[in-house]
Amino acid sequence: MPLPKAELHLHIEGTLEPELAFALAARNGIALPYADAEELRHKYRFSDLQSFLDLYYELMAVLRTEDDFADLAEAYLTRAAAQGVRHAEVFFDPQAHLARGVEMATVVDGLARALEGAPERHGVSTRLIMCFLRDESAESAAATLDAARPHLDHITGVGLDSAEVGHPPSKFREVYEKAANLGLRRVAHAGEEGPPAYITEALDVLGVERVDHGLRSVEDPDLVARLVRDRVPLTLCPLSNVRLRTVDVLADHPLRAMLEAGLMATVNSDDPAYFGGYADDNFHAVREALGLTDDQLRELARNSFLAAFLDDDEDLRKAYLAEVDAYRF
Ligand code: HPA
Ligand SMILES: [Zn+2]
Repeated sequence: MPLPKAELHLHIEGTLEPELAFALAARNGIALPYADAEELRHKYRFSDLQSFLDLYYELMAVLRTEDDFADLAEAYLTRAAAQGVRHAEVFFDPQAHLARGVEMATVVDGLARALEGAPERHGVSTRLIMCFLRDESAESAAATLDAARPHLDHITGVGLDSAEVGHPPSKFREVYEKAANLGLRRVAHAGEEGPPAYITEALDVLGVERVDHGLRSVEDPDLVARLVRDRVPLTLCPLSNVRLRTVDVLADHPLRAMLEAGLMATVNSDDPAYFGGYADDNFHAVREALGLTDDQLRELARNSFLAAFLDDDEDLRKAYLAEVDAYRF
């Protein structure tokens, strides 16, 4: 049995496995420019974040109907449950769908249908987090938040993703302020490819409660001291970092040093269909490559539940933490 964990950094569109992409393409009468799933899988060699995003956005074309989004989420939940995920906070990218003529209701209702059945069907509790594309305008983000307003009963928070460098968090000050006033929780990708200053901005300007990635925080000792002091959770994604070339090899990943420095690190899968592994695959990979101890793995799992947006169900958080404490490696 895998270690129980929460997954806090997971793009649902990044769980689109090649086989499902082909099945949905066929169902929707869409031609993909690849012979088959095998040929498509061979394209999963990336030089940086942008080279991945190009394929990620291209393949989304197969997602058109409410059923498509429900099937995508259901497939993820099946895999996540098998990997010990007991709670999943799922990102989605509405602007990438709205731009293709797919309505917000189609996306949210499809995802919500699968997520709402997840506790019974998979033993997984969930939250949904709507991300703004930082390489789109601040006005587009504001319009997206407006479009989401009828659906906020399904949405716990907002995030910020896509191409990072050149798109600092401060660009989204106003829309984050509006989101906070609507009672939404706030997270943002920062310090994946972008500089440590983007992490500071995400905290100071956007008021985020967690930093997605936060990898490059290690370059700034004062920032590390602040993140340690304030117990700011970082949602690290080790296999993603290797595939997108932000670290050369897993053995060079700073995760172990980050834990030893007292940072509140968590381990997540980001876009598992593209990066070679789901949540527990990431745990196994870092245990092997970095020689993490059982206590460090347990700490990562505890951190994931402590950092989860479970404030409205502290009994559930406690139950998950008790499962982690009782786990035998
Ligand atoms: O890894 C990522 N980084 C930034 N944006 C993203 N959107 C999907 N995956 C990612
Ligand atoms: Zn991400």
